[in-house]
Amino acid sequence: MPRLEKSNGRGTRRLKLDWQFVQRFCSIQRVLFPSWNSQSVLMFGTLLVVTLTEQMIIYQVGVLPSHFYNVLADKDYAGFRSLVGTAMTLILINSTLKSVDQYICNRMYVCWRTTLTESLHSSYFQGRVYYTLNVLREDLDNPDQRISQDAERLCKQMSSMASRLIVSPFTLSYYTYHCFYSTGWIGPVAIIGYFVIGTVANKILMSPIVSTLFEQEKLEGDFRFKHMQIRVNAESAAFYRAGKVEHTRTDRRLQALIHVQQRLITKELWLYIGVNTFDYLGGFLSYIIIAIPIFSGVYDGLSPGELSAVISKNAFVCIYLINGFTQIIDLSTTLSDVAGYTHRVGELREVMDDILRKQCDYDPASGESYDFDSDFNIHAGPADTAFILENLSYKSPFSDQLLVDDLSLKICQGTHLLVVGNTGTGKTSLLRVLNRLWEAESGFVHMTTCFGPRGTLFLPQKPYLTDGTLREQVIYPLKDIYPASGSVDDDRIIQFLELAGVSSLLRRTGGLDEIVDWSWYDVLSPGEMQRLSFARLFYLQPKYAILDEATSALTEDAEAQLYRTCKQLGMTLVSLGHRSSLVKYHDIQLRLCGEGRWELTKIK
Ligand SMILES: Nc1ncnc2c1ncn2[C@@H]1O[C@H](COP(=O)(O)OP(=O)(O)OP(=O)(O)O)[C@@H](O)[C@H]1O
Repeated sequence: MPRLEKSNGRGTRRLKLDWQFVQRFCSIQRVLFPSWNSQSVLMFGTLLVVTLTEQMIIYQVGVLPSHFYNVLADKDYAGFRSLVGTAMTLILINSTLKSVDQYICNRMYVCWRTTLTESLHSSYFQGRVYYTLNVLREDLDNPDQRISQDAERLCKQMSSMASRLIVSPFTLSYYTYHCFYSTGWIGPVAIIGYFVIGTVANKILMSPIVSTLFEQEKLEGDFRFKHMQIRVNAESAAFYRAGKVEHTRTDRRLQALIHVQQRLITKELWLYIGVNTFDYLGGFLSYIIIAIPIFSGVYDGLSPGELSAVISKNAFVCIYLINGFTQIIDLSTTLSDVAGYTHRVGELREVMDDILRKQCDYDPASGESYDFDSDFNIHAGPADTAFILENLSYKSPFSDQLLVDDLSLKICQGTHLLVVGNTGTGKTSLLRVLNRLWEAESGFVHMTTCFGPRGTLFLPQKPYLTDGTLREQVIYPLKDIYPASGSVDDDRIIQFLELAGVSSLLRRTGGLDEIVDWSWYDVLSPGEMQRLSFARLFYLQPKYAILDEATSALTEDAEAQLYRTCKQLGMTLVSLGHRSSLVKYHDIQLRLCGEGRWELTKIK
């Protein structure tokens, strides 16, 4: 079964629209806009041009009523006809530009999502970050949800804000100038003052929303995780007839999520009240501003027709300027979402960077990292040795009790080692330390071969089956897929499937490269999974094979045949297991006795 890691119920910190948000936001922007000639920058530039042109057309459309007042007051029929023609053309251009603006925003969203998710993936799959993050780090909930959902929502919300934000400095300056020209200093000062009050009020209302949204996304992740757990373990749960208990537990997670969602909605109510009040007050404010020059006698010399045209034009300028500011205030709800998602994605990036820094699993100079078939961090040593353990002590994470104390051992070619011991004495943990998944408490592990066909291959206790064709199962974790047919590799794969006793899979899948629409975990028995893992081992033919209870679901006869084949293929074996039948395939035995004690004996 694929390992389903625990979802942690950690408390939510107070996350706000603060300096930390600004830092995280800027660091994400550096990912989205990596260089001046990147796709995002080009799209952003195009969006700016489109929205500016749109604004120019909107201005022309906005002053049309004032022209209409003029021609209607003068009963100018020819002027009226030409004005109708101009209006139709402007409206057509405007709607086309609006659609193009939306189109670019959508394209930008897809581009940002790709860039951000790929950047998160490259950290997540760097070295063993995905393991540490999911198994050993307690301080970060649901990394899967942050990568697949939160990053997507962040990009969606940012793209929905983009076109309004990008153009606002231009429209606001332009209409402020016009407003000043029409109404004197009183207009712009009143509108800017009104905007400052609106922003401060909304900032106060937004802060509690950010931390609640963060919490809601965490609970969304927990809820989805529960469903995933049932999906992956449906058969085991069904054997227990565990429908009722799973129902209660899943409902409990839903209730926790709904509770926070309701809190979020209540907090948003206050923000909506604030936003709507400022919207309506804005509409009202424009008439006050227009009234000032009228009542102070600035337009006393104008005829009623001219005065209507002036009022119409001034009203448009003031309303548009106020509208520009209220649109920014309207973005408060989107901005609070952006802040919540920024904190979730930003925190994930920081934790991954921290893991990478501490583990030093990557050499930026050579590009080498902790990976399959990589020579990264391999110590020089005798050619016939895979591991040298010197005074090694280790314990499990979150525990003070040593599992093994002061162990010195060499794993050499041709000397097959069996590791035995009671449950929980640290057999698999020894492999975790050898594989560098866990740090040693003290002492050293020198690895003198790499992971992969040229060195060591681990078969974990729970067989790992990837998604994909039968060929991809066998060659895993090699990346390259050989040509679909006529490959010389086919015969080798078929031969190894036969040797592992799973040639029947060829018939079931219909061929090595047939795409299967089932989950391998659902259709293979545990024994078949173990046999398929051996087919993989035979195919990769490493010098050293480390087998963690790799034959526990098989008969002793099958075990004998698989061990014989491994030895015929020249592999040195390190086995972990409880079965006494394993002893005869090994030369030395390491017994872990618990509380740090161990014994190393020769097998006669
Ligand atoms: N990710 C983890 N976090 C904390 N403790 C862990 C973790 N993985 C294992 N442990 C603990 O470390 C101890 C040793 O585990 P290990 O898997 O090495 O046992 P084992 O000897 O292989 O047992 P078995 O024979 O059942 O496979 C156990 O007490 C286990 O609960």
